[in-house]
Amino acid sequence: MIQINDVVKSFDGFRALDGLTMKVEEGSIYGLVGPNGAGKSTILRHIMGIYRPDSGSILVHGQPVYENPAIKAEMAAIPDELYYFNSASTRDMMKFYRGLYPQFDDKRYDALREAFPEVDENQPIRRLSKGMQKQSAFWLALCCQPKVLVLDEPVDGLDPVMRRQVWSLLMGDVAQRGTTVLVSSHNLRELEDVCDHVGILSHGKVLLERSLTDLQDNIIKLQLAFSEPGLPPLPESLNVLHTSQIGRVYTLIVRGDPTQIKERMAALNPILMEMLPLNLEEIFIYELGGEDYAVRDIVL
Ligand SMILES: Nc1ncnc2c1ncn2[C@@H]1O[C@H](COP(=O)(O)OP(=O)(O)OP(=O)(O)O)[C@@H](O)[C@H]1O
Repeated sequence: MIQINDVVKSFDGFRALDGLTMKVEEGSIYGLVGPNGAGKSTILRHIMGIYRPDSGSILVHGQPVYENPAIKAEMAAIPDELYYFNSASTRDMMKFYRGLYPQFDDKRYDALREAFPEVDENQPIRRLSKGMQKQSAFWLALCCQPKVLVLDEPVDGLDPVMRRQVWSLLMGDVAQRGTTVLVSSHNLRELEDVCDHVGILSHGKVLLERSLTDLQDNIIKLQLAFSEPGLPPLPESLNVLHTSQIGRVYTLIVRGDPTQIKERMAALNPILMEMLPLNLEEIFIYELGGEDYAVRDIVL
């Protein structure tokens, strides 16, 4: 588990992290989403033990991560700027990581060659294309068999086929080994299908942290039409987040238990009542609705 409490980090007087608190449960895939400059890479670098916070704590499996080699040996990362020795090939880096990670799996390295057929393991990594470099990084990280995997914008630069491939390998690890995955992205859509928890980061703070099941079970979109024009008075107990109208048809986003909401709306005798699925993007827009920060930046 990763537990981050009230972390503050300033660079030259600028607060990049401003009291950031979040919790990543063991064996979950946690998506950290936020606009450019929100602080995603900065918090991930703290979690990897590269930065020391000005204040607050960062605990991985209950222990502070900074200058803690035992905890770091259980963690692997794919940072936004990939790390490899100047002229090292994927194979050279494999030997390096094998020395660093006691649980490094040689058999897996051989098996994953098939998953990344385009990567020439003997080529210096710096001569590979950006996408190939990412593939090489995934190949190596998966062989380290970490308990915690930290990924900063991991699929940036990968083509759609390779994105699917990489997510499927990651989800396999989560299912089989209980790996905890923390992944950042500025694109909510990218994470929608893979994460079970999502945190929204803005201006160095986590604004909202939810499990996807909680989110999806607690908010619904209904399309309604009534025999009389207009919308009848709605029960006050309904927590309506948004209403829109096209002709006689109203679309309502309502927070609460879906079954109860439908029962209450049905009591108003609509001539049409249909429940529509909400995607993650919509849920976050309505959850964050009252706030005026760059919600669009977060979800577009
Ligand atoms: N080493 C540093 N020195 C000075 N300022 C920094 C440093 N690292 C980050 N910052 C500042 O902290 C803020 C957060 O940066 P960070 O890279 O964490 O954002 P991000 O959410 O990862 O953004 P992006 O999506 O653009 O990668 C930015 O305003 C950035 O300029």
